[in-house]
Amino acid sequence: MLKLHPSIDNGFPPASPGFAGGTLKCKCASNPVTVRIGSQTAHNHACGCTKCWKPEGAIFAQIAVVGRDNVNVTSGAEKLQVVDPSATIQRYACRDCGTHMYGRIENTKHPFYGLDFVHTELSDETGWSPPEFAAFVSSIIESGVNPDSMPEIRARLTELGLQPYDCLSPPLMDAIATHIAKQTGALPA
Ligand SMILES: N[C@@H](CCC(=O)N[C@@H](CS)C(=O)NCC(=O)O)C(=O)O
Ligand SMILES: [Zn+2]
Ligand SMILES: [Zn+2]
Repeated sequence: MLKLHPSIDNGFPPASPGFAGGTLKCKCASNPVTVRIGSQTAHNHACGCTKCWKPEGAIFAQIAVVGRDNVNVTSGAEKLQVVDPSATIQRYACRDCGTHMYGRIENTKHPFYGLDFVHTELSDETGWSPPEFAAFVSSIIESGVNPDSMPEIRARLTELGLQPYDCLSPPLMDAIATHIAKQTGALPA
């Protein structure tokens, strides 16, 4: 059976009503980094890009957003380092196990400023918002996936209810374009 991501391959439960967050933990057996997320997440999705952290053996990441005020490092902060300081999303990874604990946008003009990116499978709690679509699907080739496998992979994503896109989903792409048009003056602010 084709393996995409351990939290996706067997299907996924719906979000629990009233779910209000949980604690993400890195893969270190001792002194793990922990990050408390103080609310439900939104826009959870599979991401095939090379920059998003993937669990061992996965060809996709699973990633959601949450307001930055609801993200607090609760232990191991000294082990966190930014993977690529030049990237739009500053991904904070554990220097010992490599797990990305959260990604943050510091550019206040960015359409997604105020939202952090998190991998909710790093939490033991259940009830998180499930993935809704698959983004940057063609990008998995950049990680070494055989291009000939793409029809099968897109078919499997569709079967799981995750519409495959090669960028973000149309509503998110529209939100980005609207934000930019308001900044440039092409649309009224
Ligand atoms: N094809 C590229 C796509 C990278 C990309 O644009 N990733 C998206 C989805 S996470 C993004 O918003 N990146 C911003 C960033 O990494 O800072 C790759 O796979 O590396
Ligand atoms: Zn770690
Ligand atoms: Zn990504």
